[in-house]
Amino acid sequence: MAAKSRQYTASFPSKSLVNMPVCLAMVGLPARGKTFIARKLARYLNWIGIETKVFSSGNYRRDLYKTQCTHKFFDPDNPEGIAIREHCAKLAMNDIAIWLNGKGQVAIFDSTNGTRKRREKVIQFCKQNSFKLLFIESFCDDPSIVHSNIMEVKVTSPDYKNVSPEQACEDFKARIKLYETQYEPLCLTKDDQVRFLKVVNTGRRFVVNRAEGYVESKVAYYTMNIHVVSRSIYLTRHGESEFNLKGRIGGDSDLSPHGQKFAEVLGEFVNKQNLENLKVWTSQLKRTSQSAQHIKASAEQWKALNELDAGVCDGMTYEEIQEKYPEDFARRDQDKFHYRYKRGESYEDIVIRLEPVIMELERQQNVLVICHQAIMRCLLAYFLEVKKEELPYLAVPLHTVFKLTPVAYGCKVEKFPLGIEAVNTQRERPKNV
Ligand SMILES: O=c1[nH]cnc2c1c(-c1ccc(Br)cc1)cn2-c1ccccc1
Ligand SMILES: O=P(O)(O)OC[C@H]1O[C@](O)(CO)[C@@H](O)[C@@H]1O
Repeated sequence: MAAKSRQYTASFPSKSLVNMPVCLAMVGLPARGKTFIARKLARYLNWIGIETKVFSSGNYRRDLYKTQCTHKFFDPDNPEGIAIREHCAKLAMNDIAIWLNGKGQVAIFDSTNGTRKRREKVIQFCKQNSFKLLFIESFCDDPSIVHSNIMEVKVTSPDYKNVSPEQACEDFKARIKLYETQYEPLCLTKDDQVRFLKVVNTGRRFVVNRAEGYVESKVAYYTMNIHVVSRSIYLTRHGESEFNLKGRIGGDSDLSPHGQKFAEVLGEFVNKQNLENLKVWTSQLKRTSQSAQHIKASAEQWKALNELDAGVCDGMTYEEIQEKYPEDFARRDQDKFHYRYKRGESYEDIVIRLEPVIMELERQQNVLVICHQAIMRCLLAYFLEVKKEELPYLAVPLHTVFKLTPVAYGCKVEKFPLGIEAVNTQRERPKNV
């Protein structure tokens, strides 16, 4: 099916830069983090505005072949297993074609793609559809990492319902052994014509071969920054400010008395966590650095963490904005993510200026970010895969610390209201919009 010509609106830089649909095809033995990378990449690309979807061959198999599979299903001498897996790959590629010929810009094919024969089929499929293709291999020969993967995400898979974790782990290791007999890793000599990114042992080493283009460079850069070291990211807004008390947006006001009390309690809360080499990040606005003053760690200021710039409305109350700019005010609630204040910013603008912060958060370990309402919503949306329609209405109350801990393919969220009174700055989406 030839790719139909794609007209992009120039509304967002990445759309015009993703000049052709891109297929990212994972490569790797089972329990090498292919799904981890695929889903994390999709979350990142969607967050920066590149429409991305993951197509997992394991899910197609489980949908098609209802029976629970032991390792025997994956025996290369099992013709039924081979046929079903080939059929699932075809179904996945059909759906990838529908996605990329529709609104999709990137498709991630999450499958072992472990032999040159299979990868050649993916190459031909992309050639026929004029999709750019980049293979992403996760190569891992560290048994402890493979074992923790199996125990963390495989033993609870639908394949092992009502099976003990020990039995599931043993069966999964037998499945891996069967794949190993056929597995042909990507290598620079035999695959020098193939576009691929090879990650070795969760990023200790990278090989990049013939990768080119906007999406591919983003993908390579992102995978070079992520890690699996366990840590937590703490997100909180500044303490209540004098402007919050008056219902005024923006500005650079001091903390209110309640806000100062919050800063003290935040200091106690953070110091008692005894987090090793905790990094504390604030914006350049007074209310965030004042909120950090009782924490026993040096705070680093990021301009990128400054609150959304309300432009001509800075310092106004919502009532005053509705009075002075009624049409703008109404328009904001019709599309709050894309709405940009006159001489100010939109949430979409905030996401782009927060990309370097997200990239640095991926690189770091324990970090506390003291920021603002719109900023915190954008950061939370990245970690929790919140859609852009909901993002600007996320509830992020003052004086509440959100603790995010990466687990398996997602993020555990714990909320800690620190018990200090504060005004409510949340404006709900009007019913009639
Ligand atoms: O290379 C692996 N081998 C086995 N497992 C792995 C990985 C990676 C991984 C791979 C590449 C990069 Br860049 C970052 C992490 C993540 N994981 C993982 C571990 C536990 C749960 C879910 C996923
Ligand atoms: O997008 P919303 O809901 O107006 O929230 C962003 C506003 O929240 C505040 O941080 C506090 O009201 C303002 O400075 C900012 O304009």
